[in-house]
This record gives sequence, structure tokens and C-alpha cells, in this order.
Amino acid sequence: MNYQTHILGYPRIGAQRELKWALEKFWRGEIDASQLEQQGRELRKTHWREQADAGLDFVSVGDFSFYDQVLDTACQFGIVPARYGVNSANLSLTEYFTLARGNQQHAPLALTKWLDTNYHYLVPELADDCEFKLNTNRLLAEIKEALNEGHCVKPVILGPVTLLSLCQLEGKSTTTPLSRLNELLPIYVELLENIQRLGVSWVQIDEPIFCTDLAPDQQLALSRAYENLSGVEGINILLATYFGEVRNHLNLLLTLPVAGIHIDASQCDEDAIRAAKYLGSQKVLSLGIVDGRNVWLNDLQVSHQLVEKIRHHVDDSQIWLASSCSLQYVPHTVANESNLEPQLRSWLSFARQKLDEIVQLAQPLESLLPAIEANQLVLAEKLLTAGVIDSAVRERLAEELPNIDRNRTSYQQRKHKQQAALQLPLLPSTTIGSFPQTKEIRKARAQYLSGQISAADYQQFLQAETRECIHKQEEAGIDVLVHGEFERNDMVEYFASQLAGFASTSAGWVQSYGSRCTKPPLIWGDVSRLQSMTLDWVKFAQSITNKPVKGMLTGTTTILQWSFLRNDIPRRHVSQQIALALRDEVLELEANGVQIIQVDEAALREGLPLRNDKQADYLDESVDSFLITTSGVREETQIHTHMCYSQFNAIYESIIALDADVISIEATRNQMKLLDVFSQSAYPNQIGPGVWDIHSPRVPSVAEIKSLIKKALYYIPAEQLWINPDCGLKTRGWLETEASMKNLVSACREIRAELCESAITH
Ligand SMILES: CN1c2c(nc(N)[nH]c2=O)NC[C@@H]1CNc1ccc(C(=O)N[C@@H](CCC(=O)N[C@@H](CCC(=O)N[C@@H](CCC(=O)O)C(=O)O)C(=O)O)C(=O)O)cc1
Ligand SMILES: N[C@@H](CCS)C(=O)O
Ligand SMILES: [Zn+2]
Repeated sequence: MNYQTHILGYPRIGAQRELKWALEKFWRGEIDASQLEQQGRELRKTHWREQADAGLDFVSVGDFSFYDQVLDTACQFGIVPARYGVNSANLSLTEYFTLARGNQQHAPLALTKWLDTNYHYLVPELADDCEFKLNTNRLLAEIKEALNEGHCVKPVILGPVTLLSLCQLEGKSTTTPLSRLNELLPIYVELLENIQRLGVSWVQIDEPIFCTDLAPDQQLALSRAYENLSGVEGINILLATYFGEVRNHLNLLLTLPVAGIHIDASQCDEDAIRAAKYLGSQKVLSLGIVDGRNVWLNDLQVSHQLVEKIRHHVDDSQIWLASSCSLQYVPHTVANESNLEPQLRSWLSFARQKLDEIVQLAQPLESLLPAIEANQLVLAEKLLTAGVIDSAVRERLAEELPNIDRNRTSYQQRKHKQQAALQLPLLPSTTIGSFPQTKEIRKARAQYLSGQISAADYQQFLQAETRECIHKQEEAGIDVLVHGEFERNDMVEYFASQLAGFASTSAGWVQSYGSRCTKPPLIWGDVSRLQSMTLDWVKFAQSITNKPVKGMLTGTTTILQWSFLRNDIPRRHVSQQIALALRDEVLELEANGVQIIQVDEAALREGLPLRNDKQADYLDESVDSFLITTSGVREETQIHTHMCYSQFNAIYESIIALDADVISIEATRNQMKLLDVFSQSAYPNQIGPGVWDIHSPRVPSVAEIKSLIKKALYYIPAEQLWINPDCGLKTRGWLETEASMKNLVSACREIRAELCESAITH
């Protein structure tokens, strides 16, 4: 028996990042809207063809987006703030990109992490007077495109409860987004009716919110929503849950009157087996058996055994096999990885290969058996490969870890020594680390990597960039400088390339937001530091300025979160290995006179498990790794950390426990409101809430920055406040960077003067 097969979504950026290049050309005015639309059509066509050629029974439609699928959903239902002055029923691409990226007149919508992933979505803003209205143009057109290509189409839409749960209310609204469900449901019904009229019978509705700790109103909303939506004649709803276990919400899920449910079975069998047991004889059970969040080869035997267990309870015709979630979180294909060690390559499965795994698992046993045998051989060989276990790393860890004192002396004591050493002004200004990664820098790196320019020439080029960057910071009047990170392709990949146990891909791109992608490294073996990683650059930068230069490292949790993690040992062990390697780097920086060291933990909040009962362990591991990395330094050495996120309530205690002397955070788009939690509990250390939204090309005016600083001063005493952007400047151009940096310093100086004056007059 062949089971039905599908995936929850496919990467849209393109195997060669075709979408990225087209978007950026459109934004630069080098192609017009029709050319961008044409590129979109070509990518969709290729991606559907790949799914159909692999042998999947359905192709997913609606997973494509020119920027973000949550923004598309909001536009589709008319959830567009009035201040943009656009008509969502007839939105041009330029207007759509204004919502996403802003322009000189309008700030963009807020951008935040999609649940616990490194993908960013645009947060829909719901005004009290927003009238939901359907605009189906794009989705219906894409469904028709796929039908015309002869595919069996399964549209994918984001479910109403997840959508509303992730909305933020506009302005002074006193309602909750979920209270608008009754108004939204008829619009969803209308959408399903439109889809049905195209002759499509299965629709996947995503409700990843099912895998979080649902509040009672969310549970009620889910019941109400699917009682309504399941009434649409001719439409079968496959309700998709993903990003973990449904667990205590399984009963609720099973009672919903939908035609099928999808369970993430990649990490744990239990939900799937229980779901099968109580499914009944009418519904479909889609098993998310191939991991959409990691890149390792599926263990076909384990997956096959799970399917066999499911077969005890339900008929084969009820079983669908699938990816655990959309495949947009993994790179497109292993086929382009010719630079990887062949052995390592054989352990990998990216999106395209995952299609084959799903189809393989759906085959009758006699066809599957040879594949299982070959698969077991590869997996067995992996365990015996040198470097997977490095006894020197393990011995060092066992010996040193218990003896590392995680406590520094009290912050109050350190503060005075640091101030005496650094002599910083009130409201010190700094940046987060990276400066524009221009085309020239990327080109030079590509030329160096392909042997077109020598290591010495590349080094000289980077030194010139660094010198220029130091000069521009001095000219703007910044107090604590950075070297600019020009030598780094990415803040995680750069470290990965210098640590044993990691490998980098050449084309393993995963979309982060809009046209921006990252290449998450692969952690395949035990980790240790091979060489000094950052010292030469900070030393070089310090040698050309009298202002202090911050050393710049990426922290353990962030390295872990933004890499593909090995799945053969506990995460905590990998975490400790990385933390110890970073500790060596920190101590080396300090020994070489670096007085300020920033350890970025940008991903700490994002990685917080969606379920409450898993969070303490994660936070404990994250804090411990940070303390292992930073606790060995002298009192005079100032430790900074940075997190580009704007919701800290859930991790506030852990932020305190990190005991960083200074933390910089993202705060512009939410107008400093996140400082409330820091203020209420009198955060003891120093803090730099971002006053410049670096995700947008617009230059913030002096007045805007001053207004943000004043808001920050409402929450945080001036003595504890730093002035900085929200995050690194690598995505920005120099023109806007120089202008914004100057505005930031002017705003900072004006506020200093105002504070000084008011101190004198009082
Ligand atoms: C801070 N953020 C980060 C996250 N995750 C990370 N792993 N890293 C991060 O920094 N998550 C949260 C946020 C997300 N923010 C960003 C911001 C910016 C980017 C970004 O700019 N990505 C770049 C790719 C960066 C990179 O690795 N560049 C390489 C390769 C450059 C390249 O494309 N070369 C071309 C040839 C160039 C030429 O000839 O002109 C090629 O290979 O074809 C490098 O610099 O060497 C992007 O462009 O998307 C991501 C996340
Ligand atoms: N130091 C890094 C942090 C980004 S989260 C940068 O400035 O790009
Ligand atoms: Zn950041």
C-alpha cells in the first residue's frame, strides 16, 4: 500500500537564491513589478515540479511569498493599518513592500521571530475599526497556476487562531485580538468557498499555536473556528499542528470536526500513536515523520516502525506521510554541496532530499527494505567517524567544567573599576558590531575563497575597510567603537569555520527575513577551538584609535540556535563544548588588553521552548554556557551582551543571571515599552535599548532619536543607559549609516546637555 504523501511547505527563496536577487533588483529599481512577478511564477513552477517529480501526491500552494506569508495573510484579510493609506484589496507590490520595509514616510510593521525559529514574520496590527475583507487575488491565482500545470493542489493557509494570537493591537485598543474571531470566520469561509469553486478539495490550515500552552480563550477559539470552517461544502480541512507536541491539547484536536489532522512526529512518537488510537475511521492522520527543522538523514527504520505502530489503529487509507513542518527552515538541496566532505554529505538531507524520504517511506515494504538497509549502513558508519567523538574534548570538559567558578564579584564593585578604567561619558554611545557588508566586501570574499585574490590582498582589503569604519565612528563621535565585522560572512558561520566539529555549506541558504538568508553551519562532531578567532581584528582596530574598541563574539546559545545541531548527544553537552571554546577566546582577548568584550546572545529569547515545562532547562543551560564563557575575566573587564528581540518578560530572570555589565536590546519598533519589565524590577546593570531601527533603510531624525531616549529615561536612570542601534548594521548602506550614526550622537549629546542643565537648575 502506498500512503498519500505531501509536505507542509517548501523553501521559496530558490536553490540559487533567485528570489533574493530578484527582490533586491526590484528594490533598486533595476527590474519592474512584472519582471518580479515573472520570477515568482518561475520559482513556484520549479518548486511544484520538484514536489511532483519526487512523487508526492499533492503540491503545496500558498507557501510562496514575496516577503512573508504572515504579512500576505494579513493583507488577504484586510488587516492593514490605516496609516499606510493603502487599499488592501488592490495592493501594489510597492505598497506591500512599504508595509514590510517602510520608507522615509512610514515605519514598517514590527518584525519578530516566528515561534521558536530564526525566521522573522511581520506582526499584523489589528485596529478596533479594522473591517476584515477578503482579497483572494494572489492565492487564487497561484492555485490556478498550479492546476494549469496539472498538479494535484493542496493550498496552505494560516489558521485564524494562530493568526489572531500573533496579531498585535493597534493604538489604545482595549479588546483582545481573539475577540475578533467571530468577525474573521465568515471571511475564512468565503476564502474556502472560493478555493472550492476552483475544484480543490483538500486545504491545509496551519495552527502551530496548538503546540504551545494554550490559554482557555485560545482553546475555545479553536473549537469555534473549526466548527465554522468545517461547514464549507466540498472542502476537506487538514488541520496542521507543528513545532512540537500537541500533548494535553490532543483531545481538543481530535474533537474538532475536520477531515484530517497533521501531527509533528519528528521528535516524539507519543502524540501520533495516541492520535491514531482515538482518530476514528473517518479522518486522515498526516504524520510529520521527516524533520523539517533539521538536516540529518531520516532514520528510515525508526520512521517505518512508527508507521507500523500507527497501522495497528487506523486503516492505511487514513495515513498520509509528510514533513513535520514546512521545509522552509532547511536549505533547498544537497546537490549543490560539492565542497562538503563526501562522507558528511552522505549524512545530509535538505528539502529536496526530504521529498524523496517521504515518498520512500510511503512505498510497500519490499521496495522500502533496500533503502532501509542502505540508510542503516550510512548511519552506523557515521557513529564511527573520527571527530564525532573527540576524547581530548571530552576529557578536558570533565576535568575543567566542575572547577569553573560561574560567579563574578558583585556588579556594584565591578562598575566602579570599569568606569575608572574606561572613563566613559553619561549615556555612552556604541553600535552593536557589524557595519555595512557592501557588495565590494562580499565580492572580495568570494574572490578570496575562489582563489582569485591572495590571502594577503584580502587581509589588506579588510584592514582598509576596518580603518575606514573606525574613522567614520570617530568622525560621528561614537564613544565605544567596534571593528565592523568585515571579516565575517555571518556572526555564526564565521565562528563555525574556526571550530572543530562544525562544517559550513556552500549553498545551504535558509530565509531569515525578506531577501535575507543565512547558511546555518552543521554541528556534526565534538567542538573545540582550533585557533584564535577574533583577536587580530580587534587588536588591529584598537591600534588605530584611542577610543575603546569592543571585542565581539557570538555566544553559545546563539551559535547552537542558528546551526543545525547533531542529534546523537544531548544538546547540553554540545553547549558546554562551545562555551569552553569561547571562554578560551574571551580570556585571550582580555590578556591582550581588550577592555570591553561583547558576547552576543541574539537568539536566546527565540530559542525559548514553546512549552512552559521545557523552558527552565533551556534557560539554565543557556545561562550556564554564558557564565562559562564570561566568568573568568577581571573586574575591570566590561562584559556586554546583545539580544535583538523585544519581549523579555519570560526570560527576565535569566537576563539578570547572565550578569552582563551591559546589555543592548531591540526597542525602537515597540517604542521602549519593553523596558517596563526592566524598570519594574529595577534592573541593576547597564542597558542600551535600541533607538535606531536597523531593519529599515530610513534614517531616524535627531528628534525621533531624542524622543526615544526620553522614553527610555522614563524607565531607566541615565547612569545605567547606553545609546545604540537595535542591532548590527551589516544590512545597511554606508550613506544611511553615516547619517543615522551622526543623528544618534547628536541626539545623545543634546540629551546629555539637557540632563546636565536640569541637574544644575534643580
Ligand atoms: C542578526 N541576525 C542573524 C540571524 N541568524 C544568523 N545566522 N546571522 C545573523 O546575523 N538571525 C537573526 C538576524 C537576521 N538578520 C540577518 C541579517 C542579515 C543577513 C544577511 O545579510 N545575509 C546575507 C548573507 C550573509 C552571508 O553569509 N554572506 C556571505 C555570502 C555572500 C554572497 O552572497 N556572495 C555571493 C557573491 C557576491 C558577489 O560576488 O558580489 C554569492 O555567494 O553568490 C559573505 O558575505 O561571504 C544575505 O545576502 O542574505 C541575514 C540575517
Ligand atoms: N554583533 C552582531 C550582532 C547581531 S545580532 C552584529 O552587529 O551584526
Ligand atoms: Zn542583533
